[in-house]
Amino acid sequence: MKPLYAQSQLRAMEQAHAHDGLMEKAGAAAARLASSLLLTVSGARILVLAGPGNNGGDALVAARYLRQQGYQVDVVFTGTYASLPPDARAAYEAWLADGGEIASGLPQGREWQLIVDGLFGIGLTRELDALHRDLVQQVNAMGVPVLSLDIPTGICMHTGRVLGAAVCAAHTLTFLGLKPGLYTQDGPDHAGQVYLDNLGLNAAPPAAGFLVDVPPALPARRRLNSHKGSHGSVGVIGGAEHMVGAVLLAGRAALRAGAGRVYCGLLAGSAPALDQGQAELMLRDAASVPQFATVMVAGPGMGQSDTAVSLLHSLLELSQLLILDADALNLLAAHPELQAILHQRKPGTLAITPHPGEAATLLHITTAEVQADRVASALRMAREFGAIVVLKGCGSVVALPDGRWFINHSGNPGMASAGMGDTLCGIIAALAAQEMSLEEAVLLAVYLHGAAADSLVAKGVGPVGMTASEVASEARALLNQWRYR
Ligand SMILES: NC(=O)C1=CN([C@@H]2O[C@H](COP(=O)(O)OP(=O)(O)OC[C@H]3O[C@@H](n4cnc5c(N)ncnc54)[C@H](O)[C@@H]3O)[C@@H](O)[C@H]2O)[C@@H](O)CC1
Ligand SMILES: [K+]
Repeated sequence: MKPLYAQSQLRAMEQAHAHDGLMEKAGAAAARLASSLLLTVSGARILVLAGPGNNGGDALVAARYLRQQGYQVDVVFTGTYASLPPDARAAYEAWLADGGEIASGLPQGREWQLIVDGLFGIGLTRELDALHRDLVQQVNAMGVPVLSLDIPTGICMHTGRVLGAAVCAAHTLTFLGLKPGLYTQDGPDHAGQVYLDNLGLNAAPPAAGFLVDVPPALPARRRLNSHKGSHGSVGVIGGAEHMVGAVLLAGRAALRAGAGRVYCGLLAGSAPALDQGQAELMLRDAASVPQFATVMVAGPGMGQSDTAVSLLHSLLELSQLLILDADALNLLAAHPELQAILHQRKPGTLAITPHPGEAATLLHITTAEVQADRVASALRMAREFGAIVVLKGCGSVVALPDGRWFINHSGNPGMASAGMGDTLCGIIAALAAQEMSLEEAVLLAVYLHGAAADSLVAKGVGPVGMTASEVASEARALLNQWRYR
C-alpha cells in the first residue's frame, strides 16, 4: 500500500525543504520524463502551459531543460509576472535569460508532439475561470498527448472532482507524494499513467490515507489436516420476489472465495429449494440461516417488507460478523430504531458496502454531495454507523470508524453491471469466514474484486459484457495464485 497525502502535509514538506531547490528538481524530472516519452520524435515541438503559481514554475523549469536538449518549446503563460511566487518568478526569469519566449495565448498554426500541463497543481482552490476553462478545452480537443505536472489541471487534489473543466492527461508526474484525487472520482479518467518523483525527500510524514495497489493481507495457508468446518460458514439473506438471483450470486461468490459452507435464506415465497447452477449452496428458511453461519450477509435483493425489517433487526442483535448491502442499507436509512442497535455491536463486526446512491440515502444528502468528497462521505458513514465502510465506485473508498481510510486501485468500468455488488459481499464474507478480521477481509475483497475484473479485461473478457459470475471465478484464480503459487 502506498501513502496518500493531504494538501497541508505536502505544503509542510515543501516548507521544510524550501531551500533544497525542489522546483528545479521537479522541472528537471518533468523534462526527463517528457523526453523519454518523446524518444522516437527527434527535434519535436513541445507546448508548455505555465499557470500563475508554482505549478507554472515547475513547467517553466521543464521548458528550459527541454529547450537545452534541443526541443522546440513554446511556452504559454497565463499568470502575471508580478504575482508569481518567488521560486516560480526565478524560473520565469531563467527561462527568459536562456533565450526562451513567453506567449499569453496559444500560438496558431503550430503542431506539437507533446503538451506539458503546468497550469494548476495542488493550489487549485476553486472552479477554473473562463480563460483557463477555454484553454483546457482547446488542449483536450487537440488530441496531443499531455504530461500533467503534479495533478491534471482542474482536478481537485483531495476529491478527484473536476473543478469546471480538467485536462485529460496521458501521463501525470506527481511530486513529493501521491494525492487522493488522482485515484478516485474523476481523477483516474484524467491522470492517465501516474509517476511519482519524491524530489529526493526520503523521509515522508505519516500518511493521511493509503492507496491499495497490491494484494493486502491474505488468508492463512490451509492446513493439510482441515475440513469444511475449518473454513467457515457464510449465510446470505435476501432474495425477495423477483430478486432471488442477488442472493445466489453472493452465495456462489462466497463459495469461490473459499467459504467452507454457504447457506442462503431467500425471502421470496416462490423461492427454489435448490440453486440449479450451484448445488453446493444450501438453501434454507431465511430466519434459520444465522444459526448455521459464522459470517452473515444481508441485503441483496432483500426488498423492504416487514419481514425484511424484522429479519434485519434480529440479525443486528446477533454477534456474528455482518455485511450489509443494498436493501439492508435502505432499511437502515428508513428505520432509526435499527441504527440505534448498531452502536451496541462489538467494534469491527459490521461492514456496509453502499454505492453512492445508497450512501446518499444513508447520509440524507444527495448523490452529488456524496461524490463531492468520497473520502469524507465514507468517513462520515463509518463514524455514524460504527461500521467498516466500502463506498463503491471509481476508486472505491474503504473507511474505518477510527478515521483511517484507503482508496482501492484495482478495477475497471466493466464492473459497472448488475450483480457486482452481490459478488463483492460474498467475497468479503468468505474471507472473513476464513479467519481474517473483517477489516482485512474488506480490504482484500475490494482489491481482489477489482483485480479479478482487470485480469478478465487483460484476457479480452471485458470491459464490455463482463459478468459478476465471471469476476467471482477469476477472483478464485487470483486468490489461489497469490496464496499458493
Ligand atoms: N513550492 C515548492 O517548493 C514546490 C511546489 N511545487 C509545485 O507547486 C504546486 C503548488 O503551487 P501553488 O501553491 O503555487 O499552487 P498552483 O500553482 O497550483 O496554483 C496556485 C495559484 O493559482 C491561483 N488559483 C487557484 N485556483 C484558481 C482558479 N480556479 N483560477 C485562477 N487562479 C486560481 C492561486 O491564487 C495561486 O495564484 C504544486 O502542485 C507543484 O506543482 C513543486 O515544484 C514542488 C516544490
Ligand atoms: K497541472
